[in-house]
Amino acid sequence: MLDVDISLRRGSFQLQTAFAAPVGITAVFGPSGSGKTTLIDAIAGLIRPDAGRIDLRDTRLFDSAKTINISTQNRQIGYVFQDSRLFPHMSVRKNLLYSTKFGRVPSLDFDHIVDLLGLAAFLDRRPKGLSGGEKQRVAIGRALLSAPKLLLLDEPLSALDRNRRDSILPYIEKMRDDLNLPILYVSHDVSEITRLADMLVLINDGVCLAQGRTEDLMSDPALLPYFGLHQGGSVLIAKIVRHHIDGLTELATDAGSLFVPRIDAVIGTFQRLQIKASDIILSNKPMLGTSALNNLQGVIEDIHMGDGPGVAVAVRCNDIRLIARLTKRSLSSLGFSVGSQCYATFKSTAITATGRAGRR
Ligand SMILES: Nc1ncnc2c1ncn2[C@@H]1O[C@H](COP(=O)(O)OP(=O)(O)OP(=O)(O)O)[C@@H](O)[C@H]1O
Repeated sequence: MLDVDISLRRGSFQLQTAFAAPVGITAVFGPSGSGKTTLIDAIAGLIRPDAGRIDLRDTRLFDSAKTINISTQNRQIGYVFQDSRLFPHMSVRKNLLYSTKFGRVPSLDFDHIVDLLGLAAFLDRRPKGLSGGEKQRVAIGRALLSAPKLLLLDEPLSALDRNRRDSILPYIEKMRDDLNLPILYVSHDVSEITRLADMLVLINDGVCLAQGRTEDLMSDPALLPYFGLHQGGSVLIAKIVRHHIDGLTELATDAGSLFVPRIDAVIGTFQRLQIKASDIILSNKPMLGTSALNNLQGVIEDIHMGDGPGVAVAVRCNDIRLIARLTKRSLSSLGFSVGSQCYATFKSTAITATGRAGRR
């Protein structure tokens, strides 16, 4: 567990942030200039906070009150930058084993990491011949083999095109699920965080606006503007029940069955899904005679009025909270308020299967 409560000033920028990150991926999400890199640089010991404390497991890394400030090299933190920063004159194998030069004994087995990140084919090559995605996998492997107690990833995929990004995401998922490590993953890409993050820390203007489980923050109507009116939407976990012969996959959720275009996943496994807020239609009676395959019954739990004509509404369907975006006009004509019964309807194509579900 990482526990941070720090403040610092850089020029006119003020960072004042407190949050905790358990084992698994915690995404640090926020717009450009909100202070994400400044925050993880401070955790890594590259910038000294003006005040506060940083704890990693049972070690205090920084404490302004007790003048504790453990040096970067002694913090046992792996850091992966946007550009991989591999040593060009060394083979991939030597890059991976770099930290052993300083007497660090990897807590993770070399072969395990090579296998986890799919690095076996290019161990004896130099970084120059590798693709951007392969270089980032090596950089992640090097960080993992430095015996870290925490891994910091600063937008590790931002320099990659969409295809390369998609090819590396399964490795990051595997790392999240197989290793017992807190991972801070800086991103401003909603699709990445919905796929990868167990927990979210939402930063805006140097301040932590919210922190918690990805499912909870992504379905909070007040936070929808931060994720983007078109990209925001609830994240949920569902079990693969059946692949039907007409090409649909049936999923089980606590709120009922859902149908999506076929997902290539094994029956009985769990998938993460996202349903965008703008893709859900709410009605006050069951919607009959529509082509949309998914209908869930729920109760309106929260309403957040936007500045324009729109409103974000959270609908509780048993364990699941969906978020829907509608107009204020519809809200009032349907007579919706907190506590109203409603029905959420959406097409099978409105559900995006973003990746396999991690530890729960
Ligand atoms: N050395 C510095 N001196 C003064 N201001 C700085 C310094 N470094 C960063 N800042 C300012 O701190 C703020 C936060 O920067 P930071 O790089 O942490 O944001 P970010 O959220 O990581 O942005 P991005 O997503 O674009 O990488 C910005 O306004 C930036 O201009």
